[in-house]
Amino acid sequence: METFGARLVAAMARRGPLCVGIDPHPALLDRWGLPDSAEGLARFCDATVTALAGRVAVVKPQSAFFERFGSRGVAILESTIRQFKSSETLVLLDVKRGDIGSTVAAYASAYLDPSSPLYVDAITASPFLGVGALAPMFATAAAHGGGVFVLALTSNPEGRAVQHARGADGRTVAQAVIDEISLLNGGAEPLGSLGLVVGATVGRTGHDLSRVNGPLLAPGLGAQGGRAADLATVFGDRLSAVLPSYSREVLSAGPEPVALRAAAERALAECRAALGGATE
Ligand SMILES: O=C(O)c1cc(=O)[nH]c(=O)n1[C@@H]1O[C@H](COP(=O)(O)O)[C@@H](O)[C@H]1O
Repeated sequence: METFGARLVAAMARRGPLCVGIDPHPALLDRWGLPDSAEGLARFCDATVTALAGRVAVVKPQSAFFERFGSRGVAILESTIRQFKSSETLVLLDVKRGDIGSTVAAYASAYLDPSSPLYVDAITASPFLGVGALAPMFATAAAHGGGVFVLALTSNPEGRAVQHARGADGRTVAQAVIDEISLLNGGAEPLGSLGLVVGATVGRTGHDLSRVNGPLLAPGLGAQGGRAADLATVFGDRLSAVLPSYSREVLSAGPEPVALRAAAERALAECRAALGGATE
């Protein structure tokens, strides 16, 4: 069984280093001339599938924008996931889960077990109940070739107060998360399956990412003010592992699939230039 790390490296080599976030904000539905309803959501997702399936390496649906429509929204999420997966675009579901270990195991079976209707390639996770509490999620991911992206240095300004706080050993909370994930990815080839989330907006923070040996998801590009050119400042010599992620910047080009695709291609070209071909 191929690991998520290996599948991601292959997808990025084939389609380029880009993740497009599927965030159907009410404002975007309106801008696309769609109703703020499950029907509008379904049409929004159809357009993104037509534009992006089989064309980008990774898509990242944001679960909350689907859950707001209850079971109908979740059914649309399931169908959207299936369509992207069958086009060999990897699906990273943004759910930011984290809980006590026994409950984390249930979240893991909801998203990372192939028998689940919401089965995806990878999910986002929050480490603030302790990285160790995520162990059942890491185990399920490993058992089925899935991945987990753990929040480390988030793109929002409020994250700093928690993530830059220092523990008794002098390390920041973020560095402790980075170090624990680095240990778990040790020795994996070509890349570990446990990723970290480091916002493109965080600037030069002095955190050491050199031993992560896993993918580095970089949200915050576009709408939050991050630019592809900032990636070098944030990631230094780890650029080859960076997966840049844009949601509103690309989605606001819709609803025409051709225009959406062109926006994704523009974002990819900027990322390739900024990453210096590091992932090719
Ligand atoms: O885990 C994430 O994806 C994430 C982490 C983070 O630090 N910052 C962040 O913006 N995100 C997500 O990335 C997306 C960013 O959307 P845009 O600002 O529209 O590109 C949203 O779905 C956020 O929830």
